Amino acid sequence: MIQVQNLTKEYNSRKALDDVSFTVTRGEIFSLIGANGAGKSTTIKILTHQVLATSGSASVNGLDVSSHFGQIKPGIAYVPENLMLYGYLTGIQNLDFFCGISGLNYTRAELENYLIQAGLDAGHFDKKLANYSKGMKQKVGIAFALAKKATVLFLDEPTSGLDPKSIAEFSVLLKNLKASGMTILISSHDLFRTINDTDRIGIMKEGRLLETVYARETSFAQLEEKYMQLMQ
Ligand SMILES: Nc1ncnc2c1ncn2[C@@H]1O[C@H](COP(=O)(O)OP(=O)(O)OP(=O)(O)O)[C@@H](O)[C@H]1O
Repeated sequence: MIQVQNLTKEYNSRKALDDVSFTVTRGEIFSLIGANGAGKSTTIKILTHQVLATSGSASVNGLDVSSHFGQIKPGIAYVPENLMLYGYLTGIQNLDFFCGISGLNYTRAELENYLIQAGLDAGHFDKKLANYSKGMKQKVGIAFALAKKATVLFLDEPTSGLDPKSIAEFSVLLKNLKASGMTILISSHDLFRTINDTDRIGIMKEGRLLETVYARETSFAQLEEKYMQLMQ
């Protein structure tokens, strides 16, 4: 589903990514963790064709990102940390707008259904985005991923700045997305949520992927200890 092979990204001859390789299998949730500047967002930006790699390859759904992004794009969704939505439009209008520019026309009932699946309370559908919390905006982004019928979802720091209730709701949402068969790549600083919500975890430092662990084989304490050791 997602394959990254010897990926390197240089900015002014400084390596933001250094020979990173990993695979995320179909239906798997894979999280990248690591200190600020480790290269997590750069990896996601290369996979979503916002940034070009210096060398190496990245593919999604079996297609090379640099040469076939047009074919990849309809099947993927990217939800950044701060989702750019229109504050003067309501939640449902934003979803309708973004579906429209992707060539998707849904009835109000269908749009509502996607928002409900993403966990947004019906009472907020017709409120302006300017009044939404970060977690509510994220739900609109995920509703768009569902409306696109995306098979691969990229989430950049989805739990940062969310309150505990929103984080708990996000965990339930992730489980539902996984149950629907979605493949998900997450960038995160939240070790606790990462160990509980994801299948596999890649620990990055200074552009390199140092280690990959299966969440089911690791406790939170073991992950934290390993993380601390690797970050020294
Ligand atoms: N447009 C850019 N120009 C120059 N350097 C950049 C650019 N974007 C990222 N970098 C550098 O690349 C490195 C990796 O950054 P990246 O944002 O991928 O890290 P990250 O692990 O996502 O960090 P954070 O947890 O802070 O989001 C950092 O040293 C960063 O300063």
